[in-house]
Amino acid sequence: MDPLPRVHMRGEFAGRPGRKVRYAVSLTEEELTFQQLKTAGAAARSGAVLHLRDCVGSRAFRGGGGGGGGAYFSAYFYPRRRRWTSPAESRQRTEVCFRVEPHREPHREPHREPHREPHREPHREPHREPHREPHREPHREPLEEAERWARAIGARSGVLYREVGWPCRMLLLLNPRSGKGHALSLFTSHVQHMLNEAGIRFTLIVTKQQNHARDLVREADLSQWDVLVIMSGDGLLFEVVNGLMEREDWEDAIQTPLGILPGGSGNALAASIHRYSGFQPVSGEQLLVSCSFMLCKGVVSRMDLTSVCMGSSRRLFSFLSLAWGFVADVDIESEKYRHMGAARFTMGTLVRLASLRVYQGRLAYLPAQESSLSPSVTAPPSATHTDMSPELQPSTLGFSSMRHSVGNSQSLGHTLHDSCNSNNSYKAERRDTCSVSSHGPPDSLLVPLDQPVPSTWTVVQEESFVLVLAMYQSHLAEDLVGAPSSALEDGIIHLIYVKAGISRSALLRLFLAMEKGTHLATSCPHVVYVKVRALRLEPYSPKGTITVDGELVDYGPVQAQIHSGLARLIAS
Ligand SMILES: Nc1ncnc2c1ncn2[C@@H]1O[C@H](COP(=O)(O)OP(=O)(O)OP(=O)(O)O)[C@@H](O)[C@H]1O
Repeated sequence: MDPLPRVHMRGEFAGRPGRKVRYAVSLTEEELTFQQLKTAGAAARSGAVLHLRDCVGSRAFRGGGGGGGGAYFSAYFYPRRRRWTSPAESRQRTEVCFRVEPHREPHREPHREPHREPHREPHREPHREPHREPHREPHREPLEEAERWARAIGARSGVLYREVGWPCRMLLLLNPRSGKGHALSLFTSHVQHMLNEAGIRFTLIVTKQQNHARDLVREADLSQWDVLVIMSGDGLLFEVVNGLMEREDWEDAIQTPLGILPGGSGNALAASIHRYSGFQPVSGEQLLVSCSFMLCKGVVSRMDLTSVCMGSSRRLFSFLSLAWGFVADVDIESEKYRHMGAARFTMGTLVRLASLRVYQGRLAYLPAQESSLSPSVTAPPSATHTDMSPELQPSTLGFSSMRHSVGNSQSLGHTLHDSCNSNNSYKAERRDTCSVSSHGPPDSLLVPLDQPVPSTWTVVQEESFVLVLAMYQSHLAEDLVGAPSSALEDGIIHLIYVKAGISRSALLRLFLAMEKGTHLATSCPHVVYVKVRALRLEPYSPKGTITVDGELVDYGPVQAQIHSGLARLIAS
């Protein structure tokens, strides 16, 4: 049996102002417990056990004018609870506040174990301390005593800004146009008070236009900030990562811990870090509260970045995904449904399914080492482990010689040549416009795009695809788990491609299964999943859509290599 937790502090306090109820309060290393004291005529006696790991902060303050010289201490908890509206647990705010009265002889009552919240911890024997004479605390002024409690709670609440530095100086960049355009009001209603409760000071900058954040972090004196936080979709973080990597001092700059608060419609990284924290999936405001909570705790982890090199010799850094074909088209074309929030991807998927296309091109990759492959990895049956044949080498590819798909009887009739004719405005206009990044670690696994891939690479035999998707985090969007086995820093590109010939219904089933991340277990013969460290994609068409982290980039040959743990992110 576990030893009984040691009670560090114990006291009797009044509750909120204006209420006569008194509580026995005790603090162990892991829990704050309170139990209403019995009073004449009182029927129910409330109380609870709150886990300090769910606490973001605690503070003490003097009582108001009518307080009779007392002081208060409050503590702010965000335990996970199930709402009647949702089957999943989500973090919900609970504030406890106790009044330390001017000294008087305490009312004595044996400590009784209060009602414990039933759903969180395995059953434990009630905490019964052996009888001992109560330890008499020295007499303190109310404010002094309230501060002592607030400090003790704070010290045990696992706020881990140690690595970052405390007090933490946070720069928060918010894109007011992200998602449905409500990011600022979401920040005010859900995030701001939590940061205050955690004692985190922040400077908020609302971005004015595309590349505002990128220019700002590229030029800024970063020594003023301990953390750079983005409240937006994934696009604004893409700007910030690339702004940092464009600096002369990129090596230090990219060590600045980053934070992500979901304010967009995709929010794939936010959903990924929520998944890595091991909790049931949540979305929308519940995901925002979960990520805000992580931000308050300040646990810094390493995150992979992928360097993406384009034919134009531009190099970008990506933290999420590289997409071509169906997924990239849906991402860009669904911009016109932005008012629908996260549902825009569902809408976009249905529309694109109705006019499904086949995309022609060449795909090659460097498999991750056998030792790091999990048994679930599909060995692509039609991939060859060889150099590209000379006539297919990139330098000899005539990109205007686009090949049209034939496919099987169920296959999809359209080819890529009209795939860039989307009439969406916002995202299509904001094609990435950065300058070439000559900084960053060398891409030791890549050879120039005009040379054949090395002999250790695998060249995929198929040249007709419905989609090619390279992911380095688990989520493609809040509710799409594209790479369920991915981790923040696994040094792996999770490459998924779907070959031409898949039926519309099979593709729809694939996306439906992606909501739970079970799509790779569906054993659809058209779907290939392989873990790689680098890849090259050469579309045959002159026009089309490639997205990096959901952002439109120049179309054409592209190759990418993972750099394990290059960036740092607040996530637990
Ligand atoms: N004030 C602004 N007005 C217009 N565009 C902006 C502004 N601030 C940033 N941006 C642009 O918006 C892009 C960010 O969009 P972001 O991806 O973060 O949101 P989203 O598209 O709603 O979310 P998601 O990518 O998750 O769907 C950035 O790349 C930036 O170029």
